[in-house]
Amino acid sequence: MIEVKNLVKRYGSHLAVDHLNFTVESGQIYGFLGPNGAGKSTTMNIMTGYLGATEGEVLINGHNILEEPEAAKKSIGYLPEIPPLYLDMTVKEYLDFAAELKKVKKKDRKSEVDHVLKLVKLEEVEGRLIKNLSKGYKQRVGLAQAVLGFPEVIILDEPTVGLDPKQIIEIRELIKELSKNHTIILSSHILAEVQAVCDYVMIIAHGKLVASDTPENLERLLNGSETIELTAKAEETRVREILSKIEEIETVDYKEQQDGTTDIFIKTVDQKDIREKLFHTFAEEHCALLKLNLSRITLEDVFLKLTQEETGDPEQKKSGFHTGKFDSEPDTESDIEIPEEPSVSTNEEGGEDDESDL
Ligand SMILES: Nc1ncnc2c1ncn2[C@@H]1O[C@H](COP(=O)(O)OP(=O)(O)OP(=O)(O)O)[C@@H](O)[C@H]1O
Repeated sequence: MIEVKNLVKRYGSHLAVDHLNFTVESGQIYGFLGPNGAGKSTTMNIMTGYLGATEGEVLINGHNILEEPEAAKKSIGYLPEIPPLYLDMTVKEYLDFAAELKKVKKKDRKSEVDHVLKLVKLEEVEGRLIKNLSKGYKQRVGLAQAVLGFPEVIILDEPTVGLDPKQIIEIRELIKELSKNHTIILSSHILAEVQAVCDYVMIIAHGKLVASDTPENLERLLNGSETIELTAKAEETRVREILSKIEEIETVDYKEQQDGTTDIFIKTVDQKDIREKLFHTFAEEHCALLKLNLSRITLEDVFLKLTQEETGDPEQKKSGFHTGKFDSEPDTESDIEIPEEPSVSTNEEGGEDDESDL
């Protein structure tokens, strides 16, 4: 359905997209995940024909987005990071106008706009000026514009950025609803968002695709992803003696603590769960275990590992990562929020204006 082939984008000497290749098949929600400055918006802007590529091509249902833009764009609806809204229009006026620009047939326009207003739950504000709407509702208007014409694919650049937790949940629900009839590609720098919404994740860092798979498979990506973590009330030499009795251990790391305890990290042959055996062995040796648990690598770990490697871009170094709770995310344990930088124009110097191309 969408083929991205060997895509390269240079801004002067800066390589923003570095030989990207991927294919999008119909009927799934794809998540484009990466830190600020990774190249997500640039890639999306190229895929939707907003921006030209330095090298490579994008085919939408076999149509090259630059050579046959009209045929290619028929299959895509796009919500850019900053929705191209006309603030002095009412919601309905704007959607009528967007339908016209998208060449929806005159006789179908009214019914289509009404349908989209209902789908995106905007009916009660259809007569309001866009400038008087909350950010969440403005985002819905942007989404409605992307859905107009009922394209096969809807591309959403950071659709929940800047929304409050309730609005985030509503937009996510809307995206899931839309995915029943459309293929969705969304970008996000928030891992939990991608995990909550997407069937397939593409992790992008420094303009390169560093991994792509289902969220579950990505978690299994790194070999030996399960570790048994123990804390024993004994010094390292004593712990080594005890563990020498257990054959299933493949590797073990020790961290002796000042209070006389030792933290132990065990990987076993074939990921065997030997917690029970460890418990009995330490008990027989009269050595108390203060902790014993199985630790699985999370998608968060995979994301951090993949995106922090090979950092060459000062902008990405500057933006940094931090894990922990994202303020506006109410219900997730493993969010990664990378602070936003001042917004960067994704247009080339002298390139098209956002609003000229709904
Ligand atoms: N018009 C431009 N001129 C020069 N450099 C640009 C331009 N647009 C983007 N860049 C640079 O290209 C890189 C990729 O930017 P891009 O906006 O695609 O990243 P992103 O992953 O979408 O990040 P964000 O989430 O911050 O939008 C960044 O280093 C950015 O500063």
